[in-house]
Amino acid sequence: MNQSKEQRILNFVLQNAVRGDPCSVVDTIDKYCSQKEWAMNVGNEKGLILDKTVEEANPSVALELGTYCGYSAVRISRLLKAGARLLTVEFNPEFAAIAKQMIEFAGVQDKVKLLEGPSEEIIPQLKKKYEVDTLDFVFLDHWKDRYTPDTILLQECNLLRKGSVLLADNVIFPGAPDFLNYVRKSPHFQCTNYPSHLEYMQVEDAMEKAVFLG
Ligand SMILES: O=C(NCCCCCn1ccc2cnccc21)c1cc(-c2ccc(F)cc2)cc(O)c1O
Ligand SMILES: [Mg+2]
Repeated sequence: MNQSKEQRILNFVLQNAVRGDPCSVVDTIDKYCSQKEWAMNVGNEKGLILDKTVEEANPSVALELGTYCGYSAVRISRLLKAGARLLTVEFNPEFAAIAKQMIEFAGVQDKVKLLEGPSEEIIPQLKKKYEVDTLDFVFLDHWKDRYTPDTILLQECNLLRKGSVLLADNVIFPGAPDFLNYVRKSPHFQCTNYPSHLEYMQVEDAMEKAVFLG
């Protein structure tokens, strides 16, 4: 049974990165996906925007929607303070299995909890089942047509507080036009756009930061 692309990415990391070193895992994935096979990791250019946003937010509790191979989960969790945690949601069981191994190889497993299932099911469970009070930071990188309904769901579930930071990938390509419309028109969000490029390509993309105002 021939391997999936995601399995090839993991194998390349296991053979070329340094176990327990999150930066080497991130750099090794970028090396593979820029030189051998494109994959939908946030990448290094948008990754630097993600880093700065996470550092500024300095979250105690962070949520990621769209784990994929674990690239951004490793990238985010390497910046978390002692005791802080990242909950990351993946819908696809094959991807979740790859991400679990990636996260463990990077040595960040104590900071990361990988939740399998659709965001619309998981978000309403965060308070009771996963003991979340409010979320300090949310990285949206899953189905682009779920960004808006899930942003609304997060509010309905009282998971956002004054100052909660949402950061959305791909608002230009593949695009999340309804999300941009929603947060930019809403009096409850203060928005900032960060022009960039699609990971590993010269295609225009951007990230949008939306800070919840309460
Ligand atoms: O589709 C993208 N990501 C989402 C993948 C599927 C998410 C499924 N999923 C995960 C958790 C979860 C929870 N609930 C429900 C569903 C859930 C994506 C695509 C591109 C891209 C693709 C082709 C191309 F030609 C150019 C660009 C680039 C990106 O950066 C992307 O992020
Ligand atoms: Mg993305």
